Amino acid sequence: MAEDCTHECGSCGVSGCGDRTMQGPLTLDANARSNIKHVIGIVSGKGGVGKSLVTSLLASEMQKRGCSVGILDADVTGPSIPKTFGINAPLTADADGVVPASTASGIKIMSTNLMLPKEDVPVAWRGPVVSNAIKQFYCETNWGDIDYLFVDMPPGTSDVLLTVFQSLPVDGIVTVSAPQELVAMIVGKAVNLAHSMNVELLGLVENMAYFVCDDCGKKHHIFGEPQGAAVAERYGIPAYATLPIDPAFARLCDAGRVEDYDVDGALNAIVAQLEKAAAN
Ligand SMILES: Nc1ncnc2c1ncn2[C@@H]1O[C@H](COP(=O)(O)OP(=O)(O)OP(=O)(O)O)[C@@H](O)[C@H]1O
Repeated sequence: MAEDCTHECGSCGVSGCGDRTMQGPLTLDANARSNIKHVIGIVSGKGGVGKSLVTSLLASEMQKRGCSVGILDADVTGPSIPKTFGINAPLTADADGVVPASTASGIKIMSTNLMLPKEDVPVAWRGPVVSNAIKQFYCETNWGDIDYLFVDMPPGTSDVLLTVFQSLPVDGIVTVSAPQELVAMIVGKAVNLAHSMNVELLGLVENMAYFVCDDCGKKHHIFGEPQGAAVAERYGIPAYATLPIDPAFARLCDAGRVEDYDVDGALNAIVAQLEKAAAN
């Protein structure tokens, strides 16, 4: 321990200190067979705003553009990714590691739900167990060659989110919001957390921004005027996209066919940032 120790272990450079209480950032290595080029976190400050939907849509969009894509479902206690892609076969493993599930279009998926005897078995695990599960999903899965690994984060700014930022080599994050001021304020918390962890902000998706009436074709702002553009500007987020309230989302997610949804260019601004991050 240094003589002038302030007990700020997170920022202290003294190595081998026996009194260290907090581990500094220590990025984990992926499975020896994995070649993961970019890790992208999808975060929301609040639950139920459509984070998993946006993860699924972005993954599908990049896959359709010819990239090889994986999804690590880090929402360990509330996993929904396998269901939206219609996957329920249990995981297998071989000498090279855990074999991720594969969707109809070839997106590789790793999720707690693929390890449960039945999908309605609750996952009531404490934080450290959840954190370790996420680390194992990353390290022990044989992901193969992956251009983009999307990490569907748990909602909020919990210790699990910190674990992901500290242990996985996250290149950037996309935040998801719904159009209420409260949610926008909570986006700020997620964004500031990312800043403090030196993770790049790639974009903001404002989900459920409007509803297009089948009869009159007019856009209605059911949850109030969209605020994402202003929020993106306030927090220096370089890309902003909106998604409508569309019953087709729920229908396709329930049928396990989220890949069939055509976002019709709605996520282009975010995709451009992903491609830019890959080019750097
Ligand atoms: N734009 C939308 N239009 C219609 N339904 C939507 C839309 N976005 C999300 N949903 C539906 O709302 C539900 C919650 O979405 P989702 O699971 O993506 O949210 P989440 O933010 O990941 O939730 P959690 O915080 O619990 O992980 C799902 O049934 C989804 O199909």
